[in-house]
Amino acid sequence: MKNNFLEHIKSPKELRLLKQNELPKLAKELRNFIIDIVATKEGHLGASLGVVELTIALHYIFNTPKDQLIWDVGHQAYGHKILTGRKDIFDSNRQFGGISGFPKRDESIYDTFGVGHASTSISAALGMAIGSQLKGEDKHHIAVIGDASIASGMAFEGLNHAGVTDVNLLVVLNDNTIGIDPSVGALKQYLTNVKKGTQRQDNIFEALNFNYSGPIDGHDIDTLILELKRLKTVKGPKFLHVITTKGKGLKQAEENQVKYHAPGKFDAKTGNIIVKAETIKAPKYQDVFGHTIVELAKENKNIVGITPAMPTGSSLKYMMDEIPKRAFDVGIAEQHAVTLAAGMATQGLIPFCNIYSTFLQRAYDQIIHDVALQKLPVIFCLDRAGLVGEDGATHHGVFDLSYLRCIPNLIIFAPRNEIELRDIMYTAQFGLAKPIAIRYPRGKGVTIDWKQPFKKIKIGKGEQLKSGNKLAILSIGTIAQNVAEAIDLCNNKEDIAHYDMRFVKPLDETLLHTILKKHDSIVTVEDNTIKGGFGSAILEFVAFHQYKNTIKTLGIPDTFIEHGTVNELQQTVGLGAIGLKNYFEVL
Ligand SMILES: Cc1ncc(C[n+]2csc(CCOP(=O)(O)OP(=O)(O)O)c2C)c(N)n1
Ligand SMILES: CC(=O)[C@@H](O)[C@H](O)COP(=O)(O)O
Ligand SMILES: [Mg+2]
Repeated sequence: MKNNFLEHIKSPKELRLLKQNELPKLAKELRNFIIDIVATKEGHLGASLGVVELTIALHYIFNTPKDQLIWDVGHQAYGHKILTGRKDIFDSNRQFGGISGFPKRDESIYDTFGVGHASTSISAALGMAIGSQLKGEDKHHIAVIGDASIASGMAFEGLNHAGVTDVNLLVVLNDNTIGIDPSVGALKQYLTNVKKGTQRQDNIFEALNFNYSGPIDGHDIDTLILELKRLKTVKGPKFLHVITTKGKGLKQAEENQVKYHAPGKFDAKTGNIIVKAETIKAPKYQDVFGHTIVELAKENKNIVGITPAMPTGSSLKYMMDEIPKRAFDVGIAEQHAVTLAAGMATQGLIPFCNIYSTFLQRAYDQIIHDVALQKLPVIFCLDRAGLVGEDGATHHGVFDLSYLRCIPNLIIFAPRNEIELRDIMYTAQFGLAKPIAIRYPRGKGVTIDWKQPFKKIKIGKGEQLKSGNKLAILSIGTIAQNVAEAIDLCNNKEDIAHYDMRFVKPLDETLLHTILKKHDSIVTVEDNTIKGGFGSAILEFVAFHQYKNTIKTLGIPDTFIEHGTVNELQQTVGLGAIGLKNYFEVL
């Protein structure tokens, strides 16, 4: 199909020149454009397909960028990017050096707020609206938030505040009844009742002083335009409830919404997912976690599993399917997930609280105040630690070692491979009398034969992986693989020793004394920021004991790392095997 309308749209100005009856055709073109690019370049699909009409209607009615549009999470903003001047570069979406998969202030004046983590839109839009009011500016501020994201504490906090203001704020709830996985909780049931109109109940949003309208069909452009025009004239906080279908317009994406949230490559014509020929036979760390927790929980009745809205991503889904009573998806509620785990631990349960490293940042006080201070033996499984790839700066899990290391009572472990992940899970469920954080990366490891009989891991014990008399490389976690490859490439490989320290806390002090006495030069390697993480822990130890060795710390530099494949990003920061080899050889 020729993109008769889309090809002329360089910004919303051209969009606003179209007649209203031309917009459904534009929607078709936009939807096909998104499908064509995501089919080959990958990325988030279902969410953007679901808001095509809403995106067009918002830019058509509101005077963006003067009026400010804030997308929650931002994974649904592909249509917005395409209509706001990025059509010609949209094929670089999420690629190394290309545009970001999320709205980003540096990228466009239409991206009013940088996003990636959920549930920030209402607070940000409210902040902007208050700013406009204080400056005497007359503009509109529109937050678009999904049904899963609005159930998060932060969104409630924003609504609660907005409801006692008289600012020009419109919250659009894009309700498609699903997050990545099906939405959960009482609010979801409430929204379902509102839609069905079967049950009389007070309107929550009206009770919070919002002028509520809807639910309306979010795929009917005329209805959307009529209602948005009306809302433009209403003062104060307003709430529009819009019903959409995630994946709209691509049959498979509508029918299998979980899979097509971010399906990878697919055939744009048929919608069928293109199954990659497996080059690596090893399992994903996520599946090792998922299968192992089921195996352990079958034997140990006190084990419970918790995920804040990532059952498929984390593979806790396996436990939710097999042992549903003891596996909990609590929605996008990281803070609640952590304190829920703490409460469970007080009752003798053994909570495995699985949270992506980047999303655990949300629950920092809960880790300190509710868990560590009370020495509650919560087992944190920090998924997506290290560089995550195409999601980029908002999602890399490169701060956890630094933000966790300063917390007393917390054990911090990073498995080198799948077997170690299994074994530490096995070890932790016996009860460590303290919380433990276990960090592991996104995707596949290296061990094909990972399902070995369980072995207990000694807390605080590192391991020598290779001997050598001159240089000692100390690594933590799965980056050991790159280190091993790098050493193997070195001309002077016989001189280089390699230690996997395994625990960032407690450090293996005995082993460290041995290493420091034996080797003049030490290099630490981690896929965490070099500020405050593993390398810093070693430097503190060396300074405290007044060793005079030369210590170099390698890790993620003190800057936000953008998007690209993990390999590309590792190479850029010098953590690829070749970069490490070049570094080791000259020492
Ligand atoms: C704090 C945080 N937790 C979890 C996620 C992962 N995540 C991204 S999108 C999403 C689901 C969002 O669902 P919804 O708000 O309904 O939007 P939809 O995808 O349906 O458009 C989740 C859980 C995140 N981005 N941020
Ligand atoms: C937008 C968002 O936060 C999620 O969709 C995230 O992209 C999931 O990441 P994984 O693909 O690593 O599960
Ligand atoms: Mg949703």
